[in-house]
Amino acid sequence: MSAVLICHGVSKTYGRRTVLDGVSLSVEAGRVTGLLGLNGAGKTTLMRIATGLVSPTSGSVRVLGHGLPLRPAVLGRVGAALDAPAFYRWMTGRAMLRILLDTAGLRDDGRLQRSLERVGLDEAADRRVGTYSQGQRQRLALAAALLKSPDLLVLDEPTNGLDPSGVRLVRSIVAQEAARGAGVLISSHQLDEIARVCDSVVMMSRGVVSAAGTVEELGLVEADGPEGLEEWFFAHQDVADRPAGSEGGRP
Ligand SMILES: Nc1ncnc2c1ncn2[C@@H]1O[C@H](COP(=O)(O)OP(=O)(O)OP(=O)(O)O)[C@@H](O)[C@H]1O
Repeated sequence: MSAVLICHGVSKTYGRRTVLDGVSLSVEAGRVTGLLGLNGAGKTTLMRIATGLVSPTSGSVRVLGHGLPLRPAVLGRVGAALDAPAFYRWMTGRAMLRILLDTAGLRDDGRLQRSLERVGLDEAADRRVGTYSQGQRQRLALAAALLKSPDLLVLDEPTNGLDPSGVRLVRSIVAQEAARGAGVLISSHQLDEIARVCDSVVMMSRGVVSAAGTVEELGLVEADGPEGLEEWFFAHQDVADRPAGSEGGRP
């Protein structure tokens, strides 16, 4: 197995505030790694660092074997849909993707239409993005991330705002991308989705990794139903983040 992303001892401070403190993780080609944690745990910050959008304060990051800052050739192999994707509201979805394709220096060999179809946006593609629902914007962000057939795919809460068919779609796209050989890093608050789609999980708590391993090693496969998953989640959180009365222990 080869790692498409390796973070080692990554820290990030904003002013006096440490939001990541020595985070290490790796994402292997052909595997799906889930990033879990409460609001503010540092998941998005780590994903921004892993995609070259934000510099770490310290630590090392290797993306597809390359260090930061990521050169355009490396960025061309990274697909990302991070939180609150920004699109020009007056442009159509199709025009928006065309610009992203041109900027990445890629030829449209049919991949634009394929990406639209994969996310179920082909009918809405020629409407202005400003008329899209939240779920349609989320689907457009996913199409943009898939456009480059990336070797590293980073998805920050991709099921936010999606209806059940969209949630199912994301699950199957993630599985298809991993089967194609891409390494996928995905964050979500939907524990059942993570349990179903991920090979391994990194749990973050207040900027540090509180647990990491395969879904089998972490006992996620045995956690059953919403209550079982919730219990599992809090058992792997930092002690201070556990709700009162929780008896879960650190693995
Ligand atoms: N540009 C910034 N300046 C200052 N603080 C920031 C900045 N970006 C993020 N933070 C802080 O870093 C911490 C981690 O935020 P981050 O968005 O990475 O968390 P998260 O785990 O993705 O949360 P959520 O589940 O709510 O999306 C938060 O306390 C946030 O306020």
